[in-house]
Amino acid sequence: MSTMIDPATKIKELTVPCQNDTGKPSTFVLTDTSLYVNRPDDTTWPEILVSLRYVLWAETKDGSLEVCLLTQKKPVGCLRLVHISGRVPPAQQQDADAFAQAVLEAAYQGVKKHRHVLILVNPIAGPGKSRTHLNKKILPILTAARCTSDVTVTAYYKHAWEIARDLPLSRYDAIAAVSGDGIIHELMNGFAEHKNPTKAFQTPLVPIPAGSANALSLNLLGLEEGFDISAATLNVVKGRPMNVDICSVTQKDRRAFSFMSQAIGLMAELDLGTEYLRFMGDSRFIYGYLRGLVLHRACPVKVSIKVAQSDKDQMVEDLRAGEAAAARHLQSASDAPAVGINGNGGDAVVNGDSPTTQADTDLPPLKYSFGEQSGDGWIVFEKPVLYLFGGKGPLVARDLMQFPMSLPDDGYVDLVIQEKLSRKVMLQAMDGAERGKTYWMDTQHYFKAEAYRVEPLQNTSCLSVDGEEYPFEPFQVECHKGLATLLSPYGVYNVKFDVPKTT
Ligand SMILES: Nc1ncnc2c1ncn2[C@@H]1O[C@H](COP(=O)(O)OP(=O)(O)OP(=O)(O)O)[C@@H](O)[C@H]1O
Repeated sequence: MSTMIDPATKIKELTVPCQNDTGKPSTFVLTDTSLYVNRPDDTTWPEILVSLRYVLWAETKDGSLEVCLLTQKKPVGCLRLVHISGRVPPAQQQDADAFAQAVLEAAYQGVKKHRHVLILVNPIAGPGKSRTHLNKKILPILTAARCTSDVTVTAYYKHAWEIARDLPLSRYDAIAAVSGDGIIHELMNGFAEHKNPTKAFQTPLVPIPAGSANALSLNLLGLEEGFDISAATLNVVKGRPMNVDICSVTQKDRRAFSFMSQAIGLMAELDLGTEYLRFMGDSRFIYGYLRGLVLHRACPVKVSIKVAQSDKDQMVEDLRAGEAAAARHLQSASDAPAVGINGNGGDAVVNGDSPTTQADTDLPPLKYSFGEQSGDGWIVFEKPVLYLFGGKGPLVARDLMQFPMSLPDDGYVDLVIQEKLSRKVMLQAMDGAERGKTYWMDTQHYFKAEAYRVEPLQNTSCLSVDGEEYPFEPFQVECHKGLATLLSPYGVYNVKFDVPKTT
């Protein structure tokens, strides 16, 4: 056996002779966490060792053993789909059947097989490669994993919104969006208008990163895999439902939902002001930041905040505790059999368009009606700011970990208020921003908030909600604990904050 495997972890092994008599035999080893394949005669993939998470399928059919998996050619690089198949001699048929069965069960521990997925493809997202990704990577992986899908190419602005609003709830195990974060924003807001909004929000959403920032994908999969179409498709196949908070954003009598961010000042301008540079991918945000540095504008606002926590050291402690709790939860979920809430072997299917109850039809009521906020637990911040940024999920782009303390369902929106800085400090702040280094800056005020209200004092900026433009006028944000559902491989954001405090 290969030195790559610890013999103590071995569960099953299968060695089958090569089809031509001169070749060497192939060896397959299942361990408690991985699959090892050794096929010395294969010139492209002679030796593969992958975690069971990357195994898409294993079966014997018509006298052949077939294994499909994702792996990398180099330690750092995109995942690639590999089909392995070979004939099994009749005398070994039973062993091969048992081996394939054991691999399949281990690979889908606690996860339902054969998911049925709705794929929405935004043809104009980011650099415009969504259709290519669909045909070259996404559909082949779903087919290899024996998943089925319906595909809709979005044809106009808010098409995804309408699809979510009218979605038959029993039809799909998940909705995958081959897009940027804009389509996820539309889906969430469509769910809010569904006749069963609370149930609609239980439909798991999965981003497949074809936009510019792809922040949600980065947060779910991490910096290494967050831009990898294959890794995101694997999340469609095997991710586990993870509840996430979303926020109501109210302006006068309009109520919208935000799953990711609300920004005014520099951070809104660098996003909305560079839409015409979509072809640049996420480099447009760096350009936008540098342009903001040259303009050097403040954004005068009054901010009222219902603060849950503002002590930075305490927030780091709470983050660690939250991550540990999520890891324990994930472990118990993978030990459990894949029985869904219907008891039908579906891990994610919601209960369909069954008769609704009062709780299903109602969105969570707003605790704070639109207007001046003061009193118990509310504080006021009234200084010119460079930007204000509220949100869920640590990374807002590959180069900026704006909310390092964010947890998926702690019930709080993280709110950052950045005081105006000199141009020199603005430039210095870029160093380490992707690791969340700005968190420790004294001029960066960080709150865990139940709610907040912003009143612009001059009409000089813009408001971005999940990267979409909203009217630049007073708005209120209120967080709803665990209302929406995403698929996640880890049960927590896969982004680590490891910047020590500097005194
Ligand atoms: N066929 C279409 N024609 C015009 N607009 C569309 C079409 N399909 C979707 N859209 C709109 O495209 C907008 C941008 O979507 P998306 O977020 O997927 O891409 P992006 O903005 O390039 O990525 P990111 O949000 O990561 O920056 C959405 O507002 C959506 O309504």
